[in-house]
Amino acid sequence: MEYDSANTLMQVVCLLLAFAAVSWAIMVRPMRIAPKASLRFSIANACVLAGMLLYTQRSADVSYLYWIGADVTILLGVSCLRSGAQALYHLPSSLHIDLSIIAITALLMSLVPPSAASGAYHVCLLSVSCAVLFYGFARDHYFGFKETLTSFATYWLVVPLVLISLLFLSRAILLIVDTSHLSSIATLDASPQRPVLVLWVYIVFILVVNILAVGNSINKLVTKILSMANVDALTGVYNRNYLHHKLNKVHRQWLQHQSQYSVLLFDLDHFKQINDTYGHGIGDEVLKQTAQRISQSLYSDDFFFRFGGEEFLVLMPNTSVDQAHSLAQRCKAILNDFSVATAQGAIKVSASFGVASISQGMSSEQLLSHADKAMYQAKHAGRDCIRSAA
Ligand SMILES: Nc1nc2c(ncn2[C@@H]2O[C@H](COP(=O)(O)OP(=O)(O)OP(=O)(O)O)[C@@H](O)[C@H]2O)c(=O)[nH]1
Repeated sequence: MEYDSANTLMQVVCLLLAFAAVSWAIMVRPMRIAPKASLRFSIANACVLAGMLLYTQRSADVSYLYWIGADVTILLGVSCLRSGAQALYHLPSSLHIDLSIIAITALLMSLVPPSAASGAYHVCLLSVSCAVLFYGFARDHYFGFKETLTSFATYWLVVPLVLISLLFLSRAILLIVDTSHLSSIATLDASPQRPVLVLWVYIVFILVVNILAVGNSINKLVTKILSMANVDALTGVYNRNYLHHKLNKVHRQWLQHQSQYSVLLFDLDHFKQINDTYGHGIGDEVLKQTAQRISQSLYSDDFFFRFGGEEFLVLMPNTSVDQAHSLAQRCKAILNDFSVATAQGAIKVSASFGVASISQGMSSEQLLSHADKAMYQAKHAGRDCIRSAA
């Protein structure tokens, strides 16, 4: 009975792994969802599947393939999982470290002829390596999640991976302390004692790891779509769509806490002439480099947007009229010292600046309109100057 249910569970484990490997392959193509990471997750599941199938062939005889071959294949699968997470979150690769861990494990395993008799030694080494690799996998997720999720969500999503790592470590310690546990806890040979509990734990591991990886890929995709919706494709700064979202938020803070905020609107002078003289491509380059230059010099609390064609806006939370005016002077000085390096030589740019600060009874739309009027006053005053809204 025990033997039958263990066999059925083993088939479930293999089916789950095969299903996961195929599903990730579909994510690579035709779906093209995080293709680099998905390919690695697919290979990871396929490797663990191959390792499991080798496991099932174990017997009392010495077999390097069914013991060390199986273990190394599974470890390669886990290192592919890590590599997938690193590709997903653009983290530095740890492949050479992981491969070194696997090579050392294989070397240590090969010191003792692998068979059921020396099973505790081999399973212990496998468990320690899995614990180290899963710890690394958890660490990768911690750094990946930290960028996009709250600390609460980050910790709770990383905890299951740390638990998997601790379970492998506990298994290794248990085997060192008492090798008699081997037959009941650690083996996956084809004997009637193949433990049902271990297979259930493997099923949970496979589900947890794959569900987490699917969640990560979708989260990454959503983050990418959101950032594309909020960022201007040419200059790489926030677009007008995001301005309205951010402006509403800052305005709510003003209403609740009376924390004054300001805006600085500027429009490049005689930009049409640049386009007419050098062509639209160079005009684009001027917009791009100017936006990048200003963006670099802003405080981290400020938000920078492309407001329209050659118009840009800085939203400054917790900023008074005077502080906003000094920022405008700084931006003007930066532009005056700056020239855009293009294929047709250096091009000088200047801009006309309009500053406005929020006051009692004013809506955010009125604030933008005040800044716009101030900017047009600067244009009429001869350009390359700053005007503040009354
Ligand atoms: N290359 C390029 N040009 C753009 C882009 N968006 C708007 N423009 C151009 O920017 C120019 C703006 O011209 P105007 O509104 O007449 O203003 P201006 O020449 O800068 O003159 P003033 O603002 O009065 O100093 C137009 O020629 C637009 O075609 C863009 O994304 N790329």
